[in-house]
Amino acid sequence: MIQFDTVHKRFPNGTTAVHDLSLEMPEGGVTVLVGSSGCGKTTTLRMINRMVEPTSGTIRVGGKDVLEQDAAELRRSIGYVIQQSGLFPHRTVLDNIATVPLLLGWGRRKARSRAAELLETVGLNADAGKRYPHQLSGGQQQRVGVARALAADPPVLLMDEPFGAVDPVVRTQLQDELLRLQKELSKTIVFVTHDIDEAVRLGDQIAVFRTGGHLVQCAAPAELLARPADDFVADFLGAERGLKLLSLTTLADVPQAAAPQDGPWTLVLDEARKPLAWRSRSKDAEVPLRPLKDGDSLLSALNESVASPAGLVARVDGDGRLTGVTSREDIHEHAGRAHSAAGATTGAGVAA
Ligand SMILES: Nc1ncnc2c1ncn2[C@@H]1O[C@H](COP(=O)(O)OP(=O)(O)OP(=O)(O)O)[C@@H](O)[C@H]1O
Repeated sequence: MIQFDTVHKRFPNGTTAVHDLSLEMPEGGVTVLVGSSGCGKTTTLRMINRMVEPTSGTIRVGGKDVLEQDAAELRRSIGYVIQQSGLFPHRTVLDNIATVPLLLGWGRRKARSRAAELLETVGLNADAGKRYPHQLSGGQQQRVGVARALAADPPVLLMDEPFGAVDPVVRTQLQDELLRLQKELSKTIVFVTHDIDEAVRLGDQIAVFRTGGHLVQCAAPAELLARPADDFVADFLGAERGLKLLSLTTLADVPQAAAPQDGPWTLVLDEARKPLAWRSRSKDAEVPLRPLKDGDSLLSALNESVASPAGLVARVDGDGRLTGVTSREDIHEHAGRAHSAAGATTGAGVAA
């Protein structure tokens, strides 16, 4: 959907922000750009909608060279979300969301009804539409920013640190929301972040840049974590990259056994067979637990198994009812396998 072909950007002051970048961003996928401060991520993003013009090279969106399109028209056809939401302070939330449809000449009624629909899509109630941006929390403002970018249903969404200014809990909620929306909408998303965990969570592919605007590696998260191209990428991913890889693998394939009926620790269940705690044989200790579903990650399972006095994790179905238990050893073994599998993946992951 978006192709960079040897794109170079040198600002008039002599700074090279992007160095001969060749990169493909597939249709319906999320490409995350990461790297240290000043490595050219924002410049790369802004060249897609011509807020910055490349010095040389070609950028195509949907097969068309962006430089051959009218800049204003191009910008209206691409959603753009930035940190601090960038909302107009003197317009209501609903009017903010309706901005692009109005520019496209939709007519006030249709634009506002589309805006109201989008408020709901991003998880806000109708009342929020009547307020002004400063009357919303930071997280709510970011949701409005996303709604505004989606208003004209553009195929491409550019997101520059959209969740950078909110606390970690709200950030996780906004990420969940984006993943849910993306399942429905399948936009081609280019997402800039400093946060490698966010990149691993959201990206179908992650492009790692280093200073001077050099792309070092572009690969799917699992491949990047298992096989960083060089020390720079490895350092950037951090010492826990092995554990991060486990956050990408689910518990579904790890076997379960029947819960122990006797032994030093047994499970306490409620009347609906939902596990509540581990109880010691002498019944003088109960340790709370977090039951896990098949869709939970191996990282959560490893975490829970370390905390479990029985060395077992309780597994439940979609309704939270006990289905069995899994041992710490089985989780370890599958964690090892997840590593070898990701490490063995071959593919054109390395650039430059
Ligand atoms: N208009 C400009 N004129 C001159 N230099 C610029 C301009 N915009 C950006 N730069 C420089 O280009 C380089 C890349 O900037 P860019 O904003 O793309 O980096 P970034 O990776 O997004 O950084 P950050 O993570 O800090 O936002 C930096 O050295 C920056 O100072």
